Amino acid sequence: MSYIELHWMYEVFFIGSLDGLWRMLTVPPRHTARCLHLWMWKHPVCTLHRHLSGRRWTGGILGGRGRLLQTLYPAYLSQVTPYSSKKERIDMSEYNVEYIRNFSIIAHVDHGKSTLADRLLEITGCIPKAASNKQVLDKLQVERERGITVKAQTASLFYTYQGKKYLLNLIDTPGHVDFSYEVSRSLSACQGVLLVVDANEGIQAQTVANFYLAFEAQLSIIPVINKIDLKNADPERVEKQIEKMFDIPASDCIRISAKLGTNVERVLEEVVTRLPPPKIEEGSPFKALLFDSTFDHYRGVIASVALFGGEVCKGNKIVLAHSGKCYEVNEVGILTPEEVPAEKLYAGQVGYLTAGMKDVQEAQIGDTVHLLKQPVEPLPGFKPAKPMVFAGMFPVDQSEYSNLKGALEKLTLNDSSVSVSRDSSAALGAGWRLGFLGLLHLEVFNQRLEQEYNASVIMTSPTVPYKAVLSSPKLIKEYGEEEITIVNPSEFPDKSLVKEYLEPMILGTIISPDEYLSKIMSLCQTRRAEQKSFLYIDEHRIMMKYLFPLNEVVVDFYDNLKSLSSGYASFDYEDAGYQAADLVKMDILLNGRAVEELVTIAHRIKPYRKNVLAKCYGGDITRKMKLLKKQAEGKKKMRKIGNVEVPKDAFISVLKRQLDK
Ligand SMILES: Nc1nc2c(ncn2[C@@H]2O[C@H](COP(=O)(O)OP(=O)(O)OP(=O)(O)O)[C@@H](O)[C@H]2O)c(=O)[nH]1
Repeated sequence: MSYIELHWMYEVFFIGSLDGLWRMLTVPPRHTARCLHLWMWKHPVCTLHRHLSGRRWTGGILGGRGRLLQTLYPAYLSQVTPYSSKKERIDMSEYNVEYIRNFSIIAHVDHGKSTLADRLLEITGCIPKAASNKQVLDKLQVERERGITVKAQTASLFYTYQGKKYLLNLIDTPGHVDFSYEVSRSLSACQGVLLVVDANEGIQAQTVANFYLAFEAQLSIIPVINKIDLKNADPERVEKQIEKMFDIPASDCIRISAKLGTNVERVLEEVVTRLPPPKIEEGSPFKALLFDSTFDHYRGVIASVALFGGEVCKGNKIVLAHSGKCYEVNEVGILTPEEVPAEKLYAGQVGYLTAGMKDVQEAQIGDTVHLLKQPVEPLPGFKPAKPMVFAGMFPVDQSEYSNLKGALEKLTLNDSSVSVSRDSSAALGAGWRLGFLGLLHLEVFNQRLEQEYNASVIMTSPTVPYKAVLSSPKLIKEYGEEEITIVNPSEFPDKSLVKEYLEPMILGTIISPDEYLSKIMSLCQTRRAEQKSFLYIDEHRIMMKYLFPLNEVVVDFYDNLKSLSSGYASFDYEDAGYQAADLVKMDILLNGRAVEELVTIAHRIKPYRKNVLAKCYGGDITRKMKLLKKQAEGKKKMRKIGNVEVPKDAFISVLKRQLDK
């Protein structure tokens, strides 16, 4: 595929639902949308940006065919106007480094990051006031449905303070533990953070985790206490918690209501006055950190970059330090959050560049970009994304293999944290083994495949990456190393070949009101957890740290913790290496036949107590399958294994353990 630069752009106003439009453009054509769809593919829309009103999209269309499109499909397009025959480029030279602030908003899930980001965009005029109730930075459909941020987005805000024009680059971050990789990625491009804490809920597990990510990155931290409009808001209590836990004086906290806009203007003032400008290398040639990337079908990778030195513009030959590959820059610009092309980007600024990179794997997150023949000392890299949960993925029908392959390729183009390798099984045919950051990440990925690519898949049981230390020199020679990682339970080596098995561990942080203490402790005990610390963060709230086997928390620990604490306990975890464990391979029989796809690794001492699987062992599992079948709404496609029909979600549902209460 070649990557083209468009000289003719059209603004296209689509009428109707955005999802409808998205379907028209991405899934096989249906009834009335068919012609438009085919037209679009033949005369491709180069870029599509959702506008803030929610009903308007901008599409760049090849050549002068926009009006033809309007004549043909008036029902879909209200207006087609030439965008610009020569793209206007913004001049960024007036934003000297001392007037730039690069910052991020970090918080526990639902504490109001995206709402605050929207208010900041409104105040600075990036979006019309109350343009939409929906959050602007949460662009993916799955994000809107689940109310969580999955992919970090960047927005440049222009703000005048005491007569001086400032450029504030805001990087939105996801709050869920699975996506902490995205958080640390975003933070590397920043000098400061707004640490948002809900005035009612107070400090939660991810507030602590995010605080330490920012603290370790030596960023300036401004605590923002949000939702002060709530009836039960208790900002004083939260300020005391912040003082005790993070050693930040209560007087440094800003109390706001992001929803109502109360005191949000002050947040901008504090960003300007309390956060430092970016540190740049004076006199250095172009040197930038590549901190995020998305993929555009026609232009290739759109790389988000933070410039630590020099400048970059169209036509420059650049090199990615990690891969050593060379590219020619096609376009540079800033995100507002729409793309705005710029003449040049300068040291200290944050923006995007396109250079015909063909996939996100080429544009490694954390890589340093420099000019050809002007090498620089590479910036310290990022922690690479480490898959924590693996699962097999197979098409419901083998005839859908190549469609699914295409969909997977497109989706992983935008999500470099998913690892993909080919897999096959006797019952399910050819498929893939995918590695995810966590179970939510897996579910979100699955949902995106269905929603955005209309793909129907079977996921096998999620598993964590175990290790085995091999005993025989012959095997070690065969594998090329003594310690092997097992991401597919059916490849679990027999005990006779192994010196010892190792399982991945995590250090979990739980914050909860103390009334749930005993229930939480007994839940942790059933998960083979070892308590490491215990602390009262105020009169009624406790923070506990436990060492867990990852396998014990990865599937449903969080759900159980939430339900036994009526939603008040929060949880976050970090990698804690590997530990020796007595592991066995457990087969599941479906009508007397072992199903390779349901093989799991279990701890020998207490295999799956209180576990729906234990009860369903052998013939019983068909009962569970029938139950699931009944629950499945509509006519979901079934997969025949032996003589049993299995709903496509059954593999994942069957592994969702429930507490026997
Ligand atoms: N009452 C009140 N509600 C708020 C305020 N700010 C945010 N909310 C609500 O809190 C919920 C979560 O807000 P979000 O902005 O989506 O939270 P978030 O931190 O971005 O969540 P993630 O994207 O999942 O990390 C939404 O229902 C908001 O409307 C506030 O100041 N007051």
